[in-house]
Amino acid sequence: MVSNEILIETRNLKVYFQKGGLFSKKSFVKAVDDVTIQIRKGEILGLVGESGSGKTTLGRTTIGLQAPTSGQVIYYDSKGTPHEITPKKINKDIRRKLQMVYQDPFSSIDPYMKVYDALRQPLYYAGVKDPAEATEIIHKAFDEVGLPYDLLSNFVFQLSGGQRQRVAIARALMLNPEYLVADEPVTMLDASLKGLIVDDLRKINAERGISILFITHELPIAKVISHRIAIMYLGKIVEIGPTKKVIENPLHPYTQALLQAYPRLDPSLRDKMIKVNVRELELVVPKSGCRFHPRCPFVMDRCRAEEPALKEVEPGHFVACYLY
Ligand SMILES: Nc1ncnc2c1ncn2[C@@H]1O[C@H](COP(=O)(O)OP(=O)(O)OP(=O)(O)O)[C@@H](O)[C@H]1O
Repeated sequence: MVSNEILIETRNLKVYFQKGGLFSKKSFVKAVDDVTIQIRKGEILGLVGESGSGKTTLGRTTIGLQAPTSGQVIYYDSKGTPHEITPKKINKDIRRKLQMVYQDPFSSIDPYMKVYDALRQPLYYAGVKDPAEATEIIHKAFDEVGLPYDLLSNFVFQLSGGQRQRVAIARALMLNPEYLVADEPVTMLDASLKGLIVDDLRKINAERGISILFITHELPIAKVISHRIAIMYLGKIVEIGPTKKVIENPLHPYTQALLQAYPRLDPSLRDKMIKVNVRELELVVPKSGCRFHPRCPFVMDRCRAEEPALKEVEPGHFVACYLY
Protein backbone atom coordinates (compact mmCIF):
# COMPACT_ATOMS: atom_id res chain seq x y z
CA MET A 1 0.00 0.00 0.00
CA VAL A 2 1.37 3.36 -0.98
CA SER A 3 0.99 5.85 1.84
CA ASN A 4 0.71 9.60 1.52
CA GLU A 5 3.62 9.98 3.91
CA ILE A 6 6.93 10.95 2.38
CA LEU A 7 9.99 8.78 3.09
CA ILE A 8 12.66 10.50 0.99
CA GLU A 9 12.57 13.96 -0.47
CA THR A 10 15.02 15.94 -2.56
CA ARG A 11 14.84 19.72 -2.39
CA ASN A 12 16.33 21.69 -5.28
CA LEU A 13 19.03 19.04 -5.46
CA LYS A 14 22.06 19.77 -7.63
CA VAL A 15 25.01 17.46 -8.19
CA TYR A 16 27.68 18.89 -10.47
CA PHE A 17 30.92 17.18 -11.45
CA GLN A 18 33.94 19.12 -12.57
CA LYS A 19 35.36 18.28 -15.98
CA GLY A 20 38.74 19.30 -17.33
CA GLY A 21 41.87 19.68 -15.29
CA LEU A 22 45.02 21.63 -14.79
CA PHE A 23 45.71 22.31 -18.44
CA SER A 24 42.25 22.28 -19.99
CA LYS A 25 39.31 24.61 -19.49
CA LYS A 26 37.20 23.69 -16.50
CA SER A 27 33.51 23.00 -16.97
CA PHE A 28 30.77 21.21 -15.09
CA VAL A 29 28.63 18.21 -15.85
CA LYS A 30 25.27 19.03 -14.30
CA ALA A 31 24.36 15.42 -13.56
CA VAL A 32 21.43 16.44 -11.33
CA ASP A 33 20.20 19.97 -11.84
CA ASP A 34 17.60 21.29 -9.43
CA VAL A 35 15.55 18.17 -8.76
CA THR A 36 12.74 18.26 -6.21
CA ILE A 37 10.95 14.91 -5.84
CA GLN A 38 9.24 12.92 -3.12
CA ILE A 39 9.27 9.16 -2.68
CA ARG A 40 6.39 8.00 -0.52
CA LYS A 41 6.31 5.18 1.99
CA GLY A 42 5.56 1.92 0.17
CA GLU A 43 5.91 3.47 -3.28
CA ILE A 44 7.83 2.27 -6.33
CA LEU A 45 8.93 5.32 -8.30
CA GLY A 46 10.28 4.46 -11.75
CA LEU A 47 13.08 6.81 -12.81
CA VAL A 48 13.41 6.67 -16.59
CA GLY A 49 15.80 8.36 -19.00
CA GLU A 50 18.60 7.77 -21.46
CA SER A 51 22.14 6.96 -20.46
CA GLY A 52 23.82 10.02 -18.98
CA SER A 53 20.60 11.69 -17.84
CA GLY A 54 21.71 11.56 -14.19
CA LYS A 55 19.58 8.69 -12.87
CA THR A 56 22.38 6.86 -11.04
CA THR A 57 23.75 10.07 -9.56
CA LEU A 58 20.29 11.03 -8.28
CA GLY A 59 19.80 7.54 -6.81
CA ARG A 60 23.21 7.51 -5.11
CA THR A 61 22.66 10.95 -3.65
CA THR A 62 19.32 9.91 -2.11
CA ILE A 63 21.10 7.27 -0.01
CA GLY A 64 24.04 9.44 0.99
CA LEU A 65 26.65 7.87 -1.29
CA GLN A 66 27.17 11.11 -3.19
CA ALA A 67 27.35 14.62 -1.75
CA PRO A 68 25.00 17.26 -3.17
CA THR A 69 26.58 20.35 -4.71
CA SER A 70 23.60 22.25 -3.33
CA GLY A 71 20.08 21.49 -2.19
CA GLN A 72 19.13 18.72 0.20
CA VAL A 73 18.09 15.11 0.57
CA ILE A 74 15.74 14.54 3.51
CA TYR A 75 14.79 11.18 5.07
CA TYR A 76 11.74 11.09 7.35
CA ASP A 77 11.87 8.54 10.17
CA SER A 78 8.87 6.63 11.57
CA LYS A 79 7.96 9.61 13.78
CA GLY A 80 8.06 11.94 10.79
CA THR A 81 11.24 13.65 11.99
CA PRO A 82 13.34 14.90 9.05
CA HIS A 83 17.04 13.95 8.79
CA GLU A 84 19.36 15.44 6.22
CA ILE A 85 21.23 12.80 4.23
CA THR A 86 24.79 13.48 3.07
CA PRO A 87 27.83 11.15 3.10
CA LYS A 88 29.09 13.00 6.19
CA LYS A 89 25.86 13.54 8.11
CA ILE A 90 24.20 10.12 7.70
CA ASN A 91 24.23 8.02 10.88
CA LYS A 92 24.74 4.25 11.04
CA ASP A 93 21.11 3.38 11.76
CA ILE A 94 19.78 5.43 8.85
CA ARG A 95 22.57 4.14 6.60
CA ARG A 96 21.19 0.59 7.05
CA LYS A 97 17.69 1.66 6.09
CA LEU A 98 18.80 3.02 2.70
CA GLN A 99 20.17 0.34 0.38
CA MET A 100 21.16 0.00 -3.26
CA VAL A 101 21.11 -2.84 -5.79
CA TYR A 102 23.35 -2.32 -8.82
CA GLN A 103 23.05 -3.26 -12.47
CA ASP A 104 26.11 -5.45 -12.24
CA PRO A 105 26.30 -7.16 -8.85
CA PHE A 106 29.88 -8.22 -9.64
CA SER A 107 30.85 -4.60 -9.24
CA SER A 108 29.57 -4.61 -5.66
CA ILE A 109 30.17 -8.21 -4.53
CA ASP A 110 33.63 -9.79 -4.59
CA PRO A 111 33.33 -12.72 -7.03
CA TYR A 112 35.96 -14.72 -5.14
CA MET A 113 34.03 -14.78 -1.89
CA LYS A 114 31.78 -17.60 -0.78
CA VAL A 115 28.17 -16.44 -1.08
CA TYR A 116 27.65 -16.97 2.65
CA ASP A 117 30.63 -14.74 3.53
CA ALA A 118 29.51 -12.05 1.09
CA LEU A 119 26.27 -11.89 3.05
CA ARG A 120 27.72 -12.45 6.51
CA GLN A 121 30.15 -9.54 6.25
CA PRO A 122 27.67 -6.65 5.93
CA LEU A 123 25.56 -8.20 8.69
CA TYR A 124 28.61 -8.35 10.94
CA TYR A 125 29.38 -4.68 10.33
CA ALA A 126 25.74 -3.89 11.00
CA GLY A 127 26.15 -5.38 14.49
CA VAL A 128 24.88 -8.96 13.98
CA LYS A 129 27.84 -10.80 15.55
CA ASP A 130 26.10 -14.08 16.41
CA PRO A 131 26.64 -16.58 13.53
CA ALA A 132 23.37 -18.43 14.24
CA GLU A 133 21.39 -15.21 14.11
CA ALA A 134 23.20 -14.21 10.91
CA THR A 135 22.37 -17.55 9.28
CA GLU A 136 18.73 -17.16 10.23
CA ILE A 137 18.57 -13.67 8.67
CA ILE A 138 20.37 -14.89 5.52
CA HIS A 139 17.98 -17.84 5.14
CA LYS A 140 14.97 -15.57 5.50
CA ALA A 141 16.32 -13.24 2.79
CA PHE A 142 17.05 -16.26 0.54
CA ASP A 143 13.46 -17.46 1.04
CA GLU A 144 12.18 -14.07 -0.07
CA VAL A 145 14.12 -14.09 -3.34
CA GLY A 146 13.54 -17.82 -3.96
CA LEU A 147 17.15 -19.02 -3.72
CA PRO A 148 18.10 -22.47 -2.34
CA TYR A 149 20.33 -22.47 0.76
CA ASP A 150 22.90 -24.79 -0.85
CA LEU A 151 24.05 -21.87 -3.02
CA LEU A 152 25.50 -20.30 0.12
CA SER A 153 28.56 -22.55 -0.08
CA ASN A 154 29.30 -21.60 -3.71
CA PHE A 155 31.67 -18.88 -4.78
CA VAL A 156 29.96 -15.74 -6.08
CA PHE A 157 31.56 -16.23 -9.53
CA GLN A 158 29.88 -19.64 -9.83
CA LEU A 159 26.41 -18.09 -9.80
CA SER A 160 24.40 -17.31 -12.92
CA GLY A 161 23.48 -13.71 -13.68
CA GLY A 162 19.99 -14.11 -12.29
CA GLN A 163 21.23 -15.84 -9.13
CA ARG A 164 23.81 -13.12 -8.60
CA GLN A 165 21.22 -10.38 -8.87
CA ARG A 166 19.00 -12.25 -6.41
CA VAL A 167 21.91 -12.56 -3.98
CA ALA A 168 22.43 -8.80 -4.32
CA ILE A 169 18.75 -8.19 -3.55
CA ALA A 170 18.88 -10.63 -0.61
CA ARG A 171 21.93 -8.80 0.70
CA ALA A 172 20.09 -5.48 0.60
CA LEU A 173 16.98 -7.00 2.24
CA MET A 174 18.87 -8.59 5.16
CA LEU A 175 19.51 -5.17 6.61
CA ASN A 176 15.79 -4.50 6.77
CA PRO A 177 15.79 -1.39 4.60
CA GLU A 178 12.94 1.08 4.23
CA TYR A 179 14.22 2.34 0.90
CA LEU A 180 15.93 0.57 -1.97
CA VAL A 181 17.56 2.18 -4.99
CA ALA A 182 17.43 -0.49 -7.71
CA ASP A 183 19.77 0.79 -10.44
CA GLU A 184 18.96 -0.99 -13.71
CA PRO A 185 18.74 -4.28 -11.78
CA VAL A 186 17.48 -6.28 -14.76
CA THR A 187 19.29 -4.61 -17.65
CA MET A 188 21.96 -7.29 -17.93
CA LEU A 189 19.53 -10.20 -17.66
CA ASP A 190 17.67 -11.99 -20.45
CA ALA A 191 13.96 -11.38 -20.97
CA SER A 192 12.58 -14.28 -18.94
CA LEU A 193 14.77 -13.49 -15.94
CA LYS A 194 13.87 -9.80 -16.12
CA GLY A 195 10.24 -10.66 -15.43
CA LEU A 196 11.13 -12.87 -12.46
CA ILE A 197 13.34 -10.29 -10.78
CA VAL A 198 10.75 -7.57 -11.40
CA ASP A 199 8.15 -9.87 -9.77
CA ASP A 200 10.48 -10.39 -6.78
CA LEU A 201 10.88 -6.66 -6.30
CA ARG A 202 7.13 -6.08 -6.60
CA LYS A 203 6.46 -8.78 -4.03
CA ILE A 204 9.06 -7.35 -1.66
CA ASN A 205 7.50 -3.90 -2.05
CA ALA A 206 3.97 -5.22 -1.43
CA GLU A 207 4.86 -7.48 1.49
CA ARG A 208 7.43 -5.37 3.29
CA GLY A 209 6.23 -1.93 2.20
CA ILE A 210 9.77 -1.01 1.14
CA SER A 211 9.92 2.11 -1.05
CA ILE A 212 11.88 1.56 -4.25
CA LEU A 213 13.49 4.00 -6.66
CA PHE A 214 13.56 1.79 -9.75
CA ILE A 215 16.06 3.17 -12.26
CA THR A 216 15.73 2.02 -15.86
CA HIS A 217 16.08 3.25 -19.42
CA GLU A 218 13.27 0.88 -20.49
CA LEU A 219 9.80 2.38 -20.18
CA PRO A 220 7.98 -0.98 -20.50
CA ILE A 221 9.75 -2.23 -17.37
CA ALA A 222 8.98 0.98 -15.48
CA LYS A 223 5.37 0.57 -16.58
CA VAL A 224 4.94 -2.88 -15.05
CA ILE A 225 6.64 -2.17 -11.76
CA SER A 226 6.09 1.49 -10.84
CA HIS A 227 3.27 3.28 -9.06
CA ARG A 228 4.56 6.56 -10.49
CA ILE A 229 7.07 7.35 -13.22
CA ALA A 230 9.53 10.24 -13.35
CA ILE A 231 11.17 11.04 -16.69
CA MET A 232 14.67 12.50 -16.42
CA TYR A 233 16.42 14.40 -19.19
CA LEU A 234 19.93 15.84 -18.83
CA GLY A 235 19.73 16.27 -15.07
CA LYS A 236 16.11 17.46 -14.84
CA ILE A 237 12.79 15.78 -14.16
CA VAL A 238 10.70 16.78 -17.20
CA GLU A 239 7.56 14.79 -16.37
CA ILE A 240 6.28 12.91 -13.34
CA GLY A 241 2.97 11.32 -12.54
CA PRO A 242 1.01 8.13 -11.90
CA THR A 243 2.21 5.37 -14.25
CA LYS A 244 -1.10 5.03 -16.12
CA LYS A 245 -1.25 8.75 -16.81
CA VAL A 246 2.35 9.04 -17.98
CA ILE A 247 2.05 6.01 -20.28
CA GLU A 248 -1.45 6.68 -21.65
CA ASN A 249 -1.23 10.44 -21.78
CA PRO A 250 2.45 11.29 -22.19
CA LEU A 251 2.76 15.06 -22.14
CA HIS A 252 6.40 15.96 -22.63
CA PRO A 253 7.69 15.57 -26.20
CA TYR A 254 10.65 13.66 -24.74
CA THR A 255 8.35 11.16 -22.98
CA GLN A 256 6.44 10.77 -26.24
CA ALA A 257 9.71 10.14 -28.04
CA LEU A 258 10.75 7.52 -25.48
CA LEU A 259 7.38 5.81 -25.86
CA GLN A 260 7.73 5.84 -29.62
CA ALA A 261 10.51 3.27 -29.23
CA TYR A 262 7.91 0.84 -27.84
CA PRO A 263 4.86 1.00 -30.17
CA ARG A 264 3.48 -2.18 -28.64
CA LEU A 265 3.12 -0.54 -25.26
CA ASP A 266 -0.09 1.06 -26.44
CA PRO A 267 -0.78 0.90 -30.20
CA SER A 268 -3.47 3.57 -29.95
CA LEU A 269 -0.71 6.04 -29.11
CA ARG A 270 1.11 5.50 -32.37
CA ASP A 271 -0.66 8.29 -34.28
CA LYS A 272 0.01 10.76 -31.51
CA MET A 273 3.69 10.06 -31.52
CA ILE A 274 6.15 12.70 -32.45
CA LYS A 275 9.26 11.95 -34.41
CA VAL A 276 12.41 12.50 -32.41
CA ASN A 277 15.36 10.28 -32.94
CA VAL A 278 16.39 9.95 -29.34
CA ARG A 279 19.77 8.50 -30.11
CA GLU A 280 20.84 10.72 -32.99
CA LEU A 281 21.98 13.97 -31.43
CA GLU A 282 24.68 14.41 -28.91
CA LEU A 283 23.28 15.15 -25.49
CA VAL A 284 24.48 18.64 -24.67
CA VAL A 285 22.77 21.03 -22.29
CA PRO A 286 21.95 24.15 -24.31
CA LYS A 287 23.16 27.50 -22.91
CA SER A 288 19.64 28.72 -22.26
CA GLY A 289 16.03 27.65 -22.33
CA CYS A 290 14.51 24.19 -22.12
CA ARG A 291 17.25 21.60 -22.34
CA PHE A 292 15.19 19.52 -24.77
CA HIS A 293 14.62 22.40 -27.20
CA PRO A 294 17.38 21.48 -29.70
CA ARG A 295 15.63 18.13 -30.29
CA CYS A 296 12.03 19.22 -29.92
CA PRO A 297 9.75 19.39 -32.98
CA PHE A 298 7.44 21.83 -31.18
CA VAL A 299 10.14 24.34 -30.23
CA MET A 300 8.93 27.94 -29.77
CA ASP A 301 10.91 31.15 -29.12
CA ARG A 302 10.15 30.96 -25.43
CA CYS A 303 11.65 27.47 -25.20
CA ARG A 304 15.01 28.85 -26.35
CA ALA A 305 14.93 31.66 -23.83
CA GLU A 306 13.76 30.28 -20.49
CA GLU A 307 13.60 26.91 -18.85
CA PRO A 308 10.07 25.71 -18.05
CA ALA A 309 9.22 24.65 -14.49
CA LEU A 310 7.15 21.56 -13.63
CA LYS A 311 3.45 22.37 -13.84
CA GLU A 312 0.52 20.20 -12.66
CA VAL A 313 -1.56 19.52 -15.76
CA GLU A 314 -3.91 16.91 -14.27
CA PRO A 315 -4.06 15.70 -10.67
CA GLY A 316 -0.62 14.43 -9.69
CA HIS A 317 0.69 14.66 -13.27
CA PHE A 318 3.37 17.31 -13.77
CA VAL A 319 5.25 18.37 -16.90
CA ALA A 320 7.93 20.96 -17.61
CA CYS A 321 6.90 22.15 -21.08
CA TYR A 322 5.43 25.39 -22.48
CA LEU A 323 2.93 23.41 -24.58
CA TYR A 324 0.80 23.10 -21.44
N1 LIG B 1 31.95 10.61 -10.45
C1 LIG B 1 31.73 11.30 -11.57
N2 LIG B 1 32.65 12.18 -12.02
C2 LIG B 1 32.44 12.90 -13.16
N3 LIG B 1 31.30 12.81 -13.91
C3 LIG B 1 30.38 11.93 -13.52
C4 LIG B 1 30.52 11.13 -12.33
N4 LIG B 1 29.41 10.36 -12.18
C5 LIG B 1 28.61 10.65 -13.22
N5 LIG B 1 29.18 11.60 -14.02
C6 LIG B 1 28.58 12.20 -15.23
O1 LIG B 1 27.28 12.66 -14.88
C7 LIG B 1 26.35 12.41 -15.93
C8 LIG B 1 25.21 11.57 -15.40
O2 LIG B 1 25.68 10.26 -15.14
P1 LIG B 1 24.77 9.12 -14.47
O3 LIG B 1 25.58 7.87 -14.41
O4 LIG B 1 24.17 9.64 -13.23
O5 LIG B 1 23.62 8.96 -15.57
P2 LIG B 1 22.66 7.73 -15.84
O6 LIG B 1 21.39 8.32 -16.34
O7 LIG B 1 22.58 6.87 -14.64
O8 LIG B 1 23.38 6.99 -17.01
P3 LIG B 1 23.79 5.44 -17.13
O9 LIG B 1 22.51 4.71 -17.37
O10 LIG B 1 24.71 5.42 -18.32
O11 LIG B 1 24.47 5.08 -15.84
C9 LIG B 1 27.14 11.74 -17.05
O12 LIG B 1 27.51 12.73 -17.96
C10 LIG B 1 28.34 11.16 -16.32
O13 LIG B 1 29.45 11.10 -17.21
